[in-house]
Amino acid sequence: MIRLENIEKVYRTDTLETVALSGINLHVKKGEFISIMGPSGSGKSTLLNIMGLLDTASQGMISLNERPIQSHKDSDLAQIRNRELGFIFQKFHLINDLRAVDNVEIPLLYRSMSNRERHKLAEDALQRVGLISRAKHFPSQLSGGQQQRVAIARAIVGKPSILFADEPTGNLDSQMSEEIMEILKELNRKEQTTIIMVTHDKRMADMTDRIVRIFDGRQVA
Ligand SMILES: Nc1ncnc2c1ncn2[C@@H]1O[C@H](COP(=O)(O)OP(=O)(O)OP(=O)(O)O)[C@@H](O)[C@H]1O
Repeated sequence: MIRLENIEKVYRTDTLETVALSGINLHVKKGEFISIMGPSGSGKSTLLNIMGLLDTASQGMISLNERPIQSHKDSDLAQIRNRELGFIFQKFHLINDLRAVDNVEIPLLYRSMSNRERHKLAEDALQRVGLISRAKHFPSQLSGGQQQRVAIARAIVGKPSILFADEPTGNLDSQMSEEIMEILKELNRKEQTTIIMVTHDKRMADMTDRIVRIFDGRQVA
């Protein structure tokens, strides 16, 4: 499904060179739910961004569904991201002056479909995260956990094959965190969505199939 070979990422400025990742080899199979753990600054978000095609590696190979990604133009990468990948972030990143259902529709604006069809899919996605009753609420009228559920609905509305989650429970208390993990587990179990999650929280990581540990930009066994 997703394969990384010898990935290296170096951030360069005129005076400074930071090796954020080095020698990363990883194979994530379809339907796997993995977590990435490591101390602050160890390279977790950098790794997630490279796997999610939001950033490029300085060296190494990445392939998605057996297709090598290197040679793609930005516009092709944007299309792959929009069609095949979904993203959830710690800070939700909802648009405050749009209702929940309108936030969920956003990824579908790039696809040719009628407004009615788009709206129906957004409602289905809100239903799947148990939030259909809040479809017309604005983000400020929702709790943190509910906002994250809207963000999950937005991430899954386009039926991505891989979901990337960067500290999805980082802003939530433990009960809300567990609810979010339950939703992710169910998506993984029922819909075979592959999920790659960065977390600091060992309890959340223990709920996934496999933990990949990063230290100082390197994978540790
Ligand atoms: N745009 C950038 N320019 C220069 N250095 C960067 C940049 N982004 C990240 N880094 C450096 O790369 C390393 C890895 O950063 P990254 O954000 O991936 O770590 P992380 O494990 O996700 O950290 P945290 O848990 O604190 O979010 C850090 O040393 C960081 O300072």
